[in-house]
Amino acid sequence: MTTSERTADRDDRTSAPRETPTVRLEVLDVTFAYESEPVLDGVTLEVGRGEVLGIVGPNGSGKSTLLRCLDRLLEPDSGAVFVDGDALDELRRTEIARRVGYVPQEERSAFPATVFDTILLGRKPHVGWRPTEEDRDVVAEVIDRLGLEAYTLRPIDELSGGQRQKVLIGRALVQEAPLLLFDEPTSSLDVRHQLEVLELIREQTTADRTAVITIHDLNLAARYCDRLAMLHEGRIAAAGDPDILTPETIRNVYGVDVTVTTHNGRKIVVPERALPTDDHRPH
Ligand SMILES: Nc1ncnc2c1ncn2[C@@H]1O[C@H](COP(=O)(O)OP(=O)(O)OP(=O)(O)O)[C@@H](O)[C@H]1O
Repeated sequence: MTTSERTADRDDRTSAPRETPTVRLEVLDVTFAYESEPVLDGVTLEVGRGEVLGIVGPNGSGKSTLLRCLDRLLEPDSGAVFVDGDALDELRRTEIARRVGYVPQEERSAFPATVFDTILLGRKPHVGWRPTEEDRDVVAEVIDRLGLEAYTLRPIDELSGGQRQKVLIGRALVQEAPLLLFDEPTSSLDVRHQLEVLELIREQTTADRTAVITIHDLNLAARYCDRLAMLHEGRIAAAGDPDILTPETIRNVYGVDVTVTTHNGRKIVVPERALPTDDHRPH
């Protein structure tokens, strides 16, 4: 089906009684440029309820930019993003905040709040003029789950990079949005905390929650994501289950020779050598 046929099909569907969609997130032919620099070029993908989608791809391929388009922090130049069948550009900011939680890689504030208050901010879409006991309990539970109890009342600028990253993850979790977007959630974490955070993301991705993460480690991506989308120069080079991680695809996209094996039913990608730039002719 072409894009225009799909859009027409969607228009037909909007007039019919709404069923609970199994597709949580649909990205349709999204294009984006920073001023004159084109970054995303016709990105189309779908993520179901209860799925974790991993967006992989080389530095600068557009992963973070795509994620920001999914939370409407950036407005695509063309194309559309639908969450549970509703176009994001037709939703108010408060409604988007109820549906989509976004975890940036890093965030600096001129007036750093404590860990508790920063995470409590994630309850904003649910809170009236003042947080309730229940809001505070939800926050305390997430702090516990992230192992941050000892830092509850510390200003976040006194934490390590990895601890701050966990706080931002906590803030998105208490938001209880059905779609969670994580921009490199493991980038500042040691191997133990990488596994803990990815386990937590998996655990939080229940039948009624969907997660999209950007991630560089292909082995962790294969292990924790149901599906992968590989970006290359702003286009989807491959998408599907972790079987898309083939030596050929990785060579074309990253310019690296790898061996791909399986261990306990899991894909293992072993980098062998970076190809000289002249040998690497991306498609
Ligand atoms: N605010 C910005 N203004 C102008 N150009 C930007 C901006 N942010 C990113 N870019 C450019 O857009 C391109 C894609 O960047 P993006 O951060 O989306 O890539 P990425 O795949 O997430 O990279 P990385 O893996 O290094 O985090 C890059 O060429 C980058 O220089």
